[in-house]
Amino acid sequence: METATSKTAAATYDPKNICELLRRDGYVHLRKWVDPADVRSAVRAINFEIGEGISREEIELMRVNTISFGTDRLRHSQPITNLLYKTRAFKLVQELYGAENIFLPDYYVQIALRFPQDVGNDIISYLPWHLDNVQPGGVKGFGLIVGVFLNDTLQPDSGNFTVFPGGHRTLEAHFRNTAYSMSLYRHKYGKIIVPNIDIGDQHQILANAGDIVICHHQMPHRAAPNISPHIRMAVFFRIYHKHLPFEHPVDCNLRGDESLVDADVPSLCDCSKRSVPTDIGTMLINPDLSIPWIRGSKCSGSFQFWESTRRFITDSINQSGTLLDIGCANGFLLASLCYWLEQKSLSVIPYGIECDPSVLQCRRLFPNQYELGHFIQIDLETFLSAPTHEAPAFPERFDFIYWNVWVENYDLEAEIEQNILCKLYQMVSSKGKLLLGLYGTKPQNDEKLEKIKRVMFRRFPYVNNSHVQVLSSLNHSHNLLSIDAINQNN
Ligand SMILES: O=C(O)CCC(=O)C(=O)O
Ligand SMILES: [Fe+2]
Repeated sequence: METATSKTAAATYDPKNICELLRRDGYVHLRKWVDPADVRSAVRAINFEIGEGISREEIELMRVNTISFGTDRLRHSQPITNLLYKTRAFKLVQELYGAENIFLPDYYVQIALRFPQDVGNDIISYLPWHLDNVQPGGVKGFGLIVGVFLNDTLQPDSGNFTVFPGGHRTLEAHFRNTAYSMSLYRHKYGKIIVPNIDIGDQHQILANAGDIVICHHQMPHRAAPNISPHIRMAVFFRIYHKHLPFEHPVDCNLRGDESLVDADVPSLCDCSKRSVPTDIGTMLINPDLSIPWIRGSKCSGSFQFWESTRRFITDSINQSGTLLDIGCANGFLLASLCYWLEQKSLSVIPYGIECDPSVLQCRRLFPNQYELGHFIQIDLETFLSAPTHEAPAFPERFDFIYWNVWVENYDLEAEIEQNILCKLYQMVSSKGKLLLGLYGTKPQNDEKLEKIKRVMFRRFPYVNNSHVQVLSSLNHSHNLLSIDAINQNN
């Protein structure tokens, strides 16, 4: 039966308001949203299973690693799952995500028991805050935590679920800085490394049994110590989004413009409409959406800068075919090129290699090709030492190979670096092109251009000036050296 309070709450907390609160505070406290009879059933089911036996190790794991209590049977039993499905929380989440987008893996239910400290031990020692689902390589793609509280925790330090209001925004600002965008991680089986920054004051949720708290996943949180007489009982449901496979190191965000915002940096929930998978066209006309991707592509400029320094690459591509990007990062350059080329009625099949884990994000932009093995995390030297072994899904040759020849890394003085250049050239199919991006200062670019030409002319005597073209970006700050493959393989 609904109480007057819950009716008021229902009226106030429509999805739009919830979104606003999630955006502003990072969490929303929904009072008495669970039917008391359902709370009682859940508590009874949990207490029954406690009575069946609980080992010291299990208690220790719950204390230290916050693992779930209970068997799979209990976690997926009706008394527990009713706490989500029978409440308005589930309808709300469906409205926020779009019902068709919800994905609930087996482990989406966590029964979280926080046991009291021993009598006489009133030491208050707070755990560090954390974010959930930080895995090797990044944050896994889930969007919301729905916490259902089964007993009153009306005093602080009763094992209360604890949030840091607005802390999700502080973290967002921090992770948006490219220098820190990869700074949140967990070592394999190890500790979560979180940034050492001030995320504001804690707020211990003072909950009645039957209250629900919905949290943006980027909300820093923890459990408070428990010096109350009771076991703090809660059930947390983690709601995933279908379009963000859970092994993917990005977050899930819902934006008013109907696009999922990506991010190698988690950002905010800004949802008033339902989300859809990332669409490159939408992103390319919306600087807000593209900036995190541009940052993830190792470019610190604006959206306009990105376009004025990258789009000119398409001037050198005059036919449809395969395109390999060396150092493809999150795939945004490839996606931009594909999109711009499509406007010239050319279609490109993208491939990429990248030495850091940002390559995992290519999955967002190219889900099908990613599954087919077109994107590989590997360094250039290892790749070239055995391409067919390292990248079995790659063709032997590509119509276009694009390589941003970093000024700092490749000065092409050493034989080994010259060999890399030559091997790449030999991987270009006849009538194709090797495209070398030069993104240094003008003198640096000019010097590099000459060096590349010297190496190429010496190693491939049939290559001469007529096969080499130099293009400049719109703002003249960047160059592209395009070298024709001139049937070298015939
Ligand atoms: O039990 C709580 O209040 C918080 C638990 C938690 O943060 C977790 O298990 O990830
Ligand atoms: Fe947590």
